[in-house]
Amino acid sequence: MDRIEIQQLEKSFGKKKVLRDVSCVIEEGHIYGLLGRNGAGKSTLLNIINNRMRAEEGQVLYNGQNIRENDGLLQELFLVNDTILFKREETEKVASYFKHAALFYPDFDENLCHHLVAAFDMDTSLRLSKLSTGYRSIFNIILALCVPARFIFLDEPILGLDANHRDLFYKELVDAFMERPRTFVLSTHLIEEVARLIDSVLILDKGMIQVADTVEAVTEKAWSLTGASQDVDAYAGQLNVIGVEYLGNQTTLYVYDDVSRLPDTIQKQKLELQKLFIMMTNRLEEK
Ligand SMILES: Nc1ncnc2c1ncn2[C@@H]1O[C@H](COP(=O)(O)OP(=O)(O)OP(=O)(O)O)[C@@H](O)[C@H]1O
Repeated sequence: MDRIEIQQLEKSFGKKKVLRDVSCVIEEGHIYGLLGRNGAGKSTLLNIINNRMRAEEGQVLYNGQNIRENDGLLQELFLVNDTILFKREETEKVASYFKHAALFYPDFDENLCHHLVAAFDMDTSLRLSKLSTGYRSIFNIILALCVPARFIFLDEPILGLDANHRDLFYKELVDAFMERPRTFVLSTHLIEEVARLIDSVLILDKGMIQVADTVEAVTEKAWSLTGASQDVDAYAGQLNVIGVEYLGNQTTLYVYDDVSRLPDTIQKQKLELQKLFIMMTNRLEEK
């Protein structure tokens, strides 16, 4: 099974340290959500993985081989973001860009491309520079779904998309994934919507990967515990508490931990991924 191993990446811009000791593994056949607040370093990380930016320390391995030392490996990776195009390509028409992409990538999925152009009602006679923000995102999405790479990275793919187009994107992404399983990594801070798509999650905060696991495993450990304050306090002990709220003499603890053997006096409820993310990134900000 193909995999990308990210090992101890460090990256600074001037005096600002953006990534500090970032390590994680991205495996074939999953849809990942790369979650992080504004400025957390998501784009920086994606650029480094895709060899568009250098890290000061650390390395990215594709099946054990360093991506920087093997240009050929890069054809298995594809990153779409708002700087995907060269200046001269901006004047090209959408239709001709797709035609060139099909020439460049012999296995570019032209049938899917036609289908997506029609489904998103995209005017391919427009020059790329004339696309609206939403259609710019749609253009990126179409490329991402049609290229033959095995690891596809989409940086903020739903930027500017209206609700109907977002829904269509989610459906088409899942269809494309079912048709040809590969790996998608979607970076976003809009978690609620992608939560129903992704099966794995990477949370980047304070320059480090704080959570890397399947959504199932993550939500198994994400709980709110509510009860009388003295009961909750007595139980909290060694738990990994990520947030707390008080209402009268009731306390609600938000925890990321195993909460077996809970006393009857405390009610537990599963946390949505979004709430977990908010609690976790708030907590880390306070530190
Ligand atoms: N080329 C650059 N020069 C200087 N600083 C940069 C550069 N690129 C990114 N940064 C800084 O690095 C930090 C991380 O930026 P990055 O774009 O990677 O975050 P992000 O998680 O993608 O954010 P957002 O969700 O807001 O797009 C920010 O503080 C940003 O200002």
